Amino acid sequence: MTAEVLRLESVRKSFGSVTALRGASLSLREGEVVALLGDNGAGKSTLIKAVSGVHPIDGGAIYVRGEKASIRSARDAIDLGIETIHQDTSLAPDLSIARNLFLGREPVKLPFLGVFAPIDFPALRGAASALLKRVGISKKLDADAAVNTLSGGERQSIAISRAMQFAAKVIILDEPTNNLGVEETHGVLRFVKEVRDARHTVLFITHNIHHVFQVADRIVVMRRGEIVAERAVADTNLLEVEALIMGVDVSTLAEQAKVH
Ligand SMILES: Nc1ncnc2c1ncn2[C@@H]1O[C@H](COP(=O)(O)OP(=O)(O)OP(=O)(O)O)[C@@H](O)[C@H]1O
Repeated sequence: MTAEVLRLESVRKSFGSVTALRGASLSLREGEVVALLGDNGAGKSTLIKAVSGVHPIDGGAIYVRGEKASIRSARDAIDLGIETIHQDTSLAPDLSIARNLFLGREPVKLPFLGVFAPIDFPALRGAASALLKRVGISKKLDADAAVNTLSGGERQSIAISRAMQFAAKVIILDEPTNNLGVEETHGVLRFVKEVRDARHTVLFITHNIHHVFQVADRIVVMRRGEIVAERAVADTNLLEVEALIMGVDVSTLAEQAKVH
């Protein structure tokens, strides 16, 4: 059994009178890809925002590698090795791929000048090219190209590469294939598998159940602010997953499918 990297225990979060998380519990292990599923309003975004420090939790506990963690900000999460890539990705579109891969952590000349130290561009370019090569996208992309010249899928790959570069143990993806074309979607899904092969843990939200079967090891289903089911992907099927999301019996769903 591989090591547990992240555990949520009875996590609660409310927004005024709306309870978004009412005791959600979840465990992620090293090197697995877990899909977080659920209908609109089930609490998926709130759960990942709790882990990424956007919405600090009201109750329950989060453990990172067995230690109880206090995640009150995005910085806390990153320092604990948890990187979240939101749908709009957090890339700076006018800057180069190289700058984006190292944003805020670029190699500098004269480091004693602190925040005024000039960026060491040859070193930055070299490190960026090495990273693109390591993650297998160097043939397609030039480190000097501006991010606004890239497709949505390529942008996702750059955002994920950045998370890998800084040794994030847990990479959280919020609908990583949303708005992408077929080929780009396959590129991102392939990339997720490579990230797993490098022993990172991936938690991704998706509304596309087909993608789950292509890339995830395990599914976790949320309804009304709770995790209501977990399955190994190898032990389930499309119909069962749909039934779990909707909160109905598989037989009911199968009957409905016959009628329509
Ligand atoms: N910032 C907020 N302020 C108030 N209510 C919120 C806020 N964020 C989420 N909620 C509420 O919390 C509940 C869970 O929302 P959440 O966005 O986590 O669901 P979701 O599963 O991600 O849905 P979707 O798939 O539609 O994105 C919903 O009732 C939502 O309206």
